[in-house]
Amino acid sequence: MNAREKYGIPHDSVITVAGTVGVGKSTLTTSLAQVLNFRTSFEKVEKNPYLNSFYKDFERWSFHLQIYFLAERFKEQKKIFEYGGGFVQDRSIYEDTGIFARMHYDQGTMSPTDYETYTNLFDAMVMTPYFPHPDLLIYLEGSFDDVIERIRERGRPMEQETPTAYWEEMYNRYEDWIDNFNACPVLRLNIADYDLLNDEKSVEPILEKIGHFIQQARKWRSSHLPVDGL
Ligand SMILES: Nc1ncnc2c1ncn2[C@@H]1O[C@H](COP(=O)(O)OP(=O)(O)O)[C@@H](O)[C@H]1O
Ligand SMILES: Nc1ncnc2c1ncn2[C@H]1C[C@H](O)[C@@H](COP(=O)(O)O)O1
Repeated sequence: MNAREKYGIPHDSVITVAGTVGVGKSTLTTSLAQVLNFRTSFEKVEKNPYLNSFYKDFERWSFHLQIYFLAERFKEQKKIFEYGGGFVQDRSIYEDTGIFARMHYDQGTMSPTDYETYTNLFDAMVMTPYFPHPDLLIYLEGSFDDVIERIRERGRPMEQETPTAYWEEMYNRYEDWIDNFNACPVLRLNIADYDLLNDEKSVEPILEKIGHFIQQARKWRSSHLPVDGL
């Protein structure tokens, strides 16, 4: 029996991993996809044509970058749908609007008109009954010091040159955002409770939780679906 079957995780599940920059989303995405034999959907940071410029001048590039991310994530969503699930996704589409766009608008680095245009587009594309939401959003949390240490260790120059206050603001926003998030079921994981880099086996308790959450959520959904003809 493979790990997916062992933990009762349906073959068509869509799992998205959320959390602040550097917390460990890509690392978890890679491990989960490997043990579940799922496909991955990654943010392609190196190929992003706006990200470097954005970090140098938020005001000039924030709208362009958000439109770019929205298009990229929507294309990924379409791909996931076309394959019929079986994916682990690095970062959810909900964080683009709920964290990034909102933060830049609030801080004055995205104009009110740009923000309104962006959120109108986002709502029309995403917050509709036609948009398939993931089975589960895994939210990664940890101490701010650990997150900063991981950003430092990873060493992307554009992130190193960004003031710590930016990451602190984002970190605090994530905590509020997740408390109010309800687009799909949420599993919270503390990064202090597992170590995928040094202990392969620490993925097992995570798989067990994922199986449990997805089964519960699917049971709930099937008992609340409208019955044909009523
Ligand atoms: N358990 C861990 N202990 C220490 N460092 C870790 C651990 N998991 C991931 N990292 C490191 O933290 C950095 C950020 O992780 P990453 O998965 O790229 O985060 P994200 O995708 O959330 O930005 C990477 O350098 C990664 O190797
Ligand atoms: N929607 C976004 N707006 C601004 N910046 C974003 C957005 N989504 C991702 N980013 C940035 C943050 C990081 O520098 C890279 C990749 O994120 P990571 O959390 O390391 O996967 O892109």
